[in-house]
Amino acid sequence: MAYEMILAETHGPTAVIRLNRPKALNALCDQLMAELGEALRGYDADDAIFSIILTGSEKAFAAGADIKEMKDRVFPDVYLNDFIAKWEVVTTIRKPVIAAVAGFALGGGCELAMMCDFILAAENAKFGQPEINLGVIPGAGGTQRLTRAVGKAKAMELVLTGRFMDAAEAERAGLVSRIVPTETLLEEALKVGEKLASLSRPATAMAKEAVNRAFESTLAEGIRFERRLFQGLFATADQKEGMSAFAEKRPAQFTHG
Ligand SMILES: CC(C)=CC(=O)SCCNC(=O)CCNC(=O)[C@H](O)C(C)(C)COP(=O)(O)OP(=O)(O)OC[C@H]1O[C@@H](n2cnc3c(N)ncnc32)[C@H](O)[C@@H]1OP(=O)(O)O
Repeated sequence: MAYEMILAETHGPTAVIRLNRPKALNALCDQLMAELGEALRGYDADDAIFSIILTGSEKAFAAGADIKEMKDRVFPDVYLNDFIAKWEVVTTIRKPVIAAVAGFALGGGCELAMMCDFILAAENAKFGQPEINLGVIPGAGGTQRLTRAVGKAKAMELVLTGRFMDAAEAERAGLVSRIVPTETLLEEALKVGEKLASLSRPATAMAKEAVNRAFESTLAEGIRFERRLFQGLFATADQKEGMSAFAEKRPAQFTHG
């Protein structure tokens, strides 16, 4: 499939989707988001792929929704067409999706990164929700996901003032899983992809589902859900293989069944 605004390629078991509108700092226009959704769904359905890396350029992961494209839109249009709702496709992907963020991740760019399963940040990454400067508020989950990630005080300050935070602050606040040198960002993300490809697919999918459930349930419900998935894994060949391999002091060979 040929795309105009993203580059999609595979590195062994890992798919890499690169946002590719460099002149507009990867501003997220409708076409780019449609292409991204199609690529994500395609890789999710591809048995050869274990995980997906979403990245941008060294200057920008994405500087937000395309302001020039949306500036003249009117309420009946954005409301009736449920503007932005389609972006949630990212959260429907069952394989791990890693955001590898260098440069600006602002507004919808920050929100897109937060829809991924975790964020690896380059040293030069900058995160922010500057929509307030445009006379609007975040509309792709920023007020909700940022608040859950970094807590009310910091989320409120960033959303109300539009201040950017650098990678170090984002790591301290819990928004990113870790910081890596800017020039090795993709290499580090691909190492994570290799690790994920060596693991049991059912266990990986259930681990993702269980962690995500923590954001949508009470503690008691979440723990019950986790326990049921954990128990269910004893029906898989991979559980037998993983535990036997440990006991026999050899690497596990998972068959994903
Ligand atoms: C999802 C929802 C609901 C909302 C949103 O996401 S609203 C958008 C939130 N994002 C922003 O407000 C950030 C806007 N961009 C900037 O503030 C700056 O571009 C910057 C701080 C990220 C970088 O500044 P710098 O001086 O280095 O670069 P620029 O000359 O400003 O930009 C280069 C080039 O890219 C175009 N650009 C940048 N961001 C966007 C955007 N979000 N939408 C459309 N176009 C964007 C910018 O206009 C310029 O293009 P031209 O040279 O052709 O004007």
